[in-house]
Amino acid sequence: MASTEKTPMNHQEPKLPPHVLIFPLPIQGHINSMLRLAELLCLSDVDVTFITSDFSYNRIIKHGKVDSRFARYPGFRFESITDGLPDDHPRAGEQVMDVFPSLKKVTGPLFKEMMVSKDLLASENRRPVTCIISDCIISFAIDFAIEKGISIVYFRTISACSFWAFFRMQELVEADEIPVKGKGMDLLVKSLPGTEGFLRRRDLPGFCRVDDINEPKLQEIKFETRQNTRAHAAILNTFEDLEGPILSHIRSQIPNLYSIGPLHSHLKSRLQTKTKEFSESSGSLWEEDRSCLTWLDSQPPKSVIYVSFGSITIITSDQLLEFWYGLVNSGQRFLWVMRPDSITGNDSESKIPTELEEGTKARVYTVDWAPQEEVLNHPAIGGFVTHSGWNSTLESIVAGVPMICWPYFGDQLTNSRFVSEVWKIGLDMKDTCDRVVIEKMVREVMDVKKEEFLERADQMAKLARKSVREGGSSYCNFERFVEYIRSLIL
Ligand SMILES: O=c1ccn([C@@H]2O[C@H](COP(=O)(O)OP(=O)(O)O[C@H]3O[C@H](CO)[C@@H](O)[C@H](O)[C@H]3O)[C@@H](O)[C@H]2O)c(=O)[nH]1
Ligand SMILES: C[C@H]1CC[C@@H]2C(C(=O)O)=CO[C@@H](O)[C@@H]21
Repeated sequence: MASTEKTPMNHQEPKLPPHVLIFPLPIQGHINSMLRLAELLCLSDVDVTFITSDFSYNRIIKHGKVDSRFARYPGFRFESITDGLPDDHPRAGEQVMDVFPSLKKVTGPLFKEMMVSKDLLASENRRPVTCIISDCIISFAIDFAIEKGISIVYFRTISACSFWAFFRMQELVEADEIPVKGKGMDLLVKSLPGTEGFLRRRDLPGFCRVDDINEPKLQEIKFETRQNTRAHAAILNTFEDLEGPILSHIRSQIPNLYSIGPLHSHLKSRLQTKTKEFSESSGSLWEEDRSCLTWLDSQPPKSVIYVSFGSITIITSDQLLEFWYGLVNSGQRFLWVMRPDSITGNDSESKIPTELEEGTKARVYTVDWAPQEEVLNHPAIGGFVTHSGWNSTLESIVAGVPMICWPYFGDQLTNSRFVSEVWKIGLDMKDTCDRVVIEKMVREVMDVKKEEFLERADQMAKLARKSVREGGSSYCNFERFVEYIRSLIL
């Protein structure tokens, strides 16, 4: 168990700021949005302790430059704790789900022990923790907070639409719409208010695709989502103009809900206002290869498709080739993030044939990991082939970049349907991986319907940026949230 906190414990001072403990699921997509929330709170003069796994901590310090990013906030501290998995565990693909039992079994008890032995993380200039903001499946933090009389806020880092589907799983089971089975995949879902007429069973979160409702992962995620009702408040990384109708449905069950996103844009906006600067720092678990920005500099405006499937997706060598052929045959330029651990299959099969690679060198660039926000905002980018992870979706929305969605698991299956059918800022190719379909969709987004996609994406981007500016919905909701945090120490 490592800690950046070295000061001895002491008694609380009445004038000390509130102290919030933030506990994300220790994987990239969750760490990114929670770090952004942490920085927003620091900007509002709230003390923050950010707890993550030893594994993630070591990597974000090494690659994500987070120590320099947070050095300017004296009220910020990191704590790290084991996630219970060996260092060489992949924490990707199907195996990412191993984090669930391991956190519960190993991390939960250690967390409680640490909190008690460190006097709720109090120190000379720091109160004991006054509020815990915890992620999905960290319900041991909810138990602990309730036991100690500490305020507990639940921050689920996914979209409101997918959260709502998770939240209503019991009703979906009772209506016989889960488990989702082969033949009924295209039937419209009837028991998820707000999604009538466009959401099919295949668009429900991936965990619903089981044969048996007693499948442990489905039961686990259903149980953990309902823990939300035990929290004093909830946060979602979304904005009213994007998901207002669904947010209203959620508020009927969870009234104290703050929509404060898109967090990356919110943070940027407040940093620019408050400090007149915005230093880029990612919190990445991988080394960013910035050479792709130089390559983009030499490409024409809106001519490049950015391809990235986030931090967990694993693709087979066959799927890789389908994508490669589809992209090459579309005639477009593309920049592809191929995470080193993201391709399965025998090494020789997963290689792009040399002649295919040679023939396309001028219009293709690949990297292991990219500075994604900067890439999406580069003028050369015209489209994004994405797995529909929620951070990627929001980053694309703010950058005004239309998407081609190839969801891999979980919430992504719902996000991609909203992208294509509700917001109409992209296409959804879920459940297919065929070079002909890929080529067709790329042509549609980059050529045939380019103007209409760009126009809608641009309108949504404007609404997103408006929401985080002074007076915007997310801006005001965050102000209210900080007032709530302050009210806990009055
Ligand atoms: O080369 C890359 C690729 C990604 N990213 C960043 O990594 C994050 C990826 O997050 P996300 O798009 O949400 O995908 P995942 O990493 O897959 O995130 C997990 O967490 C999300 C938030 O809960 C969920 O929506 C996803 O389904 C889940 O897989 C984003 O901030 C990207 O900007 C980079 O910086 N460089
Ligand atoms: C490991 C995955 C299980 C659930 C998490 C999640 C969520 O619903 O909050 C989304 O995708 C993954 O990051 C997590």
